[in-house]
Amino acid sequence: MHIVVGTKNPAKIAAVSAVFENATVEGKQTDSHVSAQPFSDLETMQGAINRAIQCADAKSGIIGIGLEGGVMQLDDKLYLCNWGALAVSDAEIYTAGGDRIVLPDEVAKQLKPGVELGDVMERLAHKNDVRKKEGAIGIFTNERVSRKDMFSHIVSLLYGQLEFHRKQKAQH
Ligand SMILES: O=P(O)(O)OP(=O)(O)OP(=O)(O)OC[C@H]1O[C@@H](n2cnc3c(O)ncnc32)[C@H](O)[C@@H]1O
Ligand SMILES: [Mg+2]
Repeated sequence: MHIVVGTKNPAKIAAVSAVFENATVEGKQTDSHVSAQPFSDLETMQGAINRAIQCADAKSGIIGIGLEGGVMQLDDKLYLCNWGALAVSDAEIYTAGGDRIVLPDEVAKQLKPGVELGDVMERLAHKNDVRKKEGAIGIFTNERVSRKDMFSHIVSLLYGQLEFHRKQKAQH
């Protein structure tokens, strides 16, 4: 199996390698075609789909995966949200949503168009490259759940759906 992940972010690539253990996994720069900091479930999911399709498009037989982080409003709070998409072609796409946790008000109020959560997190945690390591989710969960763990779960949800679909097809 040949998997292409639409990113150069090592946390996302490691999340895919952890699930597709015996596959070739490579990271490729893609354009999410949504804002750098998506602000809804829909926009975050669309970013993941756009990345996955660009990866699958490259060559037939390739499985494309897109993983996208964003934030979404629920009631009067802002939550982290995460989405993934797996594309076999632009006609066969699986999607899955991941963990959500509430963002502290002091972080939420700094997020406006043009400001990325990753940058706010670096200032707050006095650390570099938070987005490539534990992520915001790692910091706010005392590192019980890292960004890689969280995206791995999404990748399992995606792969499982593909397997289910292939089994169904083989039976008919
Ligand atoms: O190179 P790419 O693949 O774009 O990697 P990225 O780290 O920018 O990842 P996203 O575009 O998917 O993330 C959107 C924003 O959310 C930030 N972010 C950081 N940690 C996050 C987390 O745990 N969950 C969701 N978003 C997070 C991230 O830094 C970006 O500002
Ligand atoms: Mg990004």
